[in-house]
Amino acid sequence: MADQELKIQELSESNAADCATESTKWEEHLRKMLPAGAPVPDEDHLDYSITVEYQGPPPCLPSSTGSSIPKPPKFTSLYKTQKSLLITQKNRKVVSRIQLDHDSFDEKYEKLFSFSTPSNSPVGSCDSKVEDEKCGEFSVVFDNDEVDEVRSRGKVRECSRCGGGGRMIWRRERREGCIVCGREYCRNCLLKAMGSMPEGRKCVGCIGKPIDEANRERLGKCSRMLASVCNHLEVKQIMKAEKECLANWIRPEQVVINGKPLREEDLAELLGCVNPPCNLRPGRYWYDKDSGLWGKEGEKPDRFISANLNVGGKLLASASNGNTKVYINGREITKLELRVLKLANVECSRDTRFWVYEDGSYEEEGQNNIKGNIWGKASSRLICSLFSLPVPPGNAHGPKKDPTNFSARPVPEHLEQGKVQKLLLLGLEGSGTSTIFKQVRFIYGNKFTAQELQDIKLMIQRNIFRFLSVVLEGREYFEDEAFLEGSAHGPSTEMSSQGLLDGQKQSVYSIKQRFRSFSDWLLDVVAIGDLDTFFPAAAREYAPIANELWKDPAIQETYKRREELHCLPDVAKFFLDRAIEISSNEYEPSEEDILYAEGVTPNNGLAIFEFSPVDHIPISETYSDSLEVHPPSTKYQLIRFSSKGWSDGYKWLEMFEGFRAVVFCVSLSDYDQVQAHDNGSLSNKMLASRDLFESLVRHPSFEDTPFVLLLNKYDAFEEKLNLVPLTVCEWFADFSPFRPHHNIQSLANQAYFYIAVKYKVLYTSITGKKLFVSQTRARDRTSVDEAFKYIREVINWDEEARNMFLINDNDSLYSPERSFPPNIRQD
Ligand SMILES: Nc1nc2c(ncn2[C@@H]2O[C@H](COP(=O)(O)OP(=O)(O)OP(=O)(O)O)[C@@H](O)[C@H]2O)c(=O)[nH]1
Ligand SMILES: [Ca+2]
Repeated sequence: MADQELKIQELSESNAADCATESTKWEEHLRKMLPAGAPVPDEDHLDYSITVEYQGPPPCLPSSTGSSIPKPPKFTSLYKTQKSLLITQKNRKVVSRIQLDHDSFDEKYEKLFSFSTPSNSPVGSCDSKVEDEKCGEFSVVFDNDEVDEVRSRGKVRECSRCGGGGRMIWRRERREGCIVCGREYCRNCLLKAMGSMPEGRKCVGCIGKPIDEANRERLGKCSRMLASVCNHLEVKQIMKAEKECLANWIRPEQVVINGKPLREEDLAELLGCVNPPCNLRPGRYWYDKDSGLWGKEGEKPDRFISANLNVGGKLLASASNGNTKVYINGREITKLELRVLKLANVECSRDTRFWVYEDGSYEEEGQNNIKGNIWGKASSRLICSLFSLPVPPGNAHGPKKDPTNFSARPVPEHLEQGKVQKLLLLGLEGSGTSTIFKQVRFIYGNKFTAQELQDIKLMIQRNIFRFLSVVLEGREYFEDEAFLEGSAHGPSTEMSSQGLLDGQKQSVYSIKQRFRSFSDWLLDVVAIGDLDTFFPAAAREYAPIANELWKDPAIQETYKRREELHCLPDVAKFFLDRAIEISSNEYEPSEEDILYAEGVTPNNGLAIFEFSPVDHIPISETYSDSLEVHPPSTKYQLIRFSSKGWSDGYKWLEMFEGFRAVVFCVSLSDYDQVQAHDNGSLSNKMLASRDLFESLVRHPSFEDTPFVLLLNKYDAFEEKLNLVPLTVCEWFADFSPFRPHHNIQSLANQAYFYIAVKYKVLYTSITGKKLFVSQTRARDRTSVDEAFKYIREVINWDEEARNMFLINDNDSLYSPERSFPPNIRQD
């Protein structure tokens, strides 16, 4: 893995103007360098690395600190980790680090170096010094208003007790900080400075004092440093104390509800209720007592909490900053809520004022007539959860807890665990997302409802006609071909001498007149894109003729040449062979039929399935002994969009929030497939998949969402590689397998890894992060089961990494000691 190298001439240090132009040059160089050579992920400990060979300090650095800085040694490398930019020497010793606030790192980094070419990128300047060889850190300052913020972070972190500073930043000891005053201690001093930590990580002198709010996220989250000085039980106890002790609790006046700060007893009522706002942070909130809806001031509803709590002021119409002229309990609702109400078929014209009760029943104000229950329908619950709107918890009338019972205060864990992890399943048409979706339903023990079975049955019956139409079209073509041949070679054996009808010739591909008109009609219907309007509605009516037609020798003759019928999916055989059985009224699709049926229900584009892995009884013996370690109630929601929805761009993506992972599905066997576009042009499907993948990765909605790539149809891929070299796809032109003819399995394996790496490099070049890859054979249950275990592992890991990230050194994320899920999963 060769790093990208770039020579940049020595840069002048003279004045600010010079500096600015030089830095633009430097930016340009970087920019040029990036797209061409995707930065290579450094597996050891870094997410991302760029090597820039140049002499002198980074161009933006010297000017603001004046010319007094000694000229630093030759810098050779820049490493981007999640939150700092490391400048290293040839020997990889870290010489300098640009320390940044991790939350905004990417944005700032991009601003600084213009990776994504923002129009007016502010150029960084430097506010601290670059010392000698073992130099410390310096901050990069962007705009004046950010100066203070950045300055306050990114200081050299020395131990507040022994004063030991990190000289070799790369190797430097981690520090643990006090959650009150922020003083940091090294490993040797930590216990001396903090004692037994009865209130968590506080210096002895800070015990009893309220925490610095900036540290609230850290509460109860252990760092590696702490874990290395205390044993497991101690850590547990300290973390529990830190989370639960009174001194660390939020103070009542820090919480403002409907404009009114809370009093001690209000806070007790709020936190002691059956369904409190979990993870309550200081801030301003609105609360609708009647329905229990709760949100941040000026924002859409965030959750339901217990209703009828006597806390805070009066709910204002403007509480959530809505502008829809539709009101719920006096609050003007937001656009998103209005959309959900409409989707749930609640009539709401302008100036409608609803009264919504705790149980979800609603009426129009002043009418005294309950119109229904907003949350009653499963569909509206689903819609809400898709739009990240809250739905009321199942039992709103549980026993009321004693409000003074403070032990109930720490965030109810069941709520935390009950959080739904949303997985978005996407892929190019034909990649297998439907099959995977259905397989997941089977794996996680989901029964299809009678309605769904009915829908699937109809879908299969409709598909019969679609497949039939493909065969009929082929038949016409073969028939014409036979006639042409016939006229060229004179009467042939294929021509039947007695079958002449109205002077027409016949071939083995010719069908009866009666079938002919049906065939013409069906092909017309398909041609104008009306199949869905006629079928399945007309399926029963046309089933008899379809049956007969299928048995017809001409059709059977055509079907023998199915390899030439490109639009005929391989499942067509599976269904067409049983056309008679399937077209019957009594037909009930088997599990296999459901799996093989193209499409899912509902077929309007969006399908959602919720599952909790613990319900899942392992299907193969191999896993029965390794019991799942996930918290029992982790819920997942698999959301699949039909590729047909792509045509209107990705507008709809913006409506969704909070996906935990994007699962992108690619059909490995697409490498030699072409697809036709509306304008008649053809393109390779693998390339089309890649382009779709790329546009999703670049989509702002998924900026922080990990991607898992499922390389599907491994079975078909293995077979195909025997016949068609991978290199027919231009993206894979440089694939050169090692001893390719020795063993077909190893060839497929090599090709799989090769493709996985192609995608990984692409992904990393865009995001600087790692792509997780797994292979599947969607028709095979075990393979999908494995893949979803892997996906859950990736999510758990990502979650863990985020937690670590919040509290600790950036290094910890990339430390080689961490156990990553393997990057490319294999069976
Ligand atoms: N051989 C093989 N075929 C597969 C595999 N996965 C899916 N298929 C088939 O590929 C075809 C397309 O799969 P679908 O599940 O319909 O995928 P999709 O096109 O993404 O989903 P829709 O947009 O709903 O059609 C179907 O005929 C599947 O049975 C696989 O792993 N191996
Ligand atoms: Ca399909």
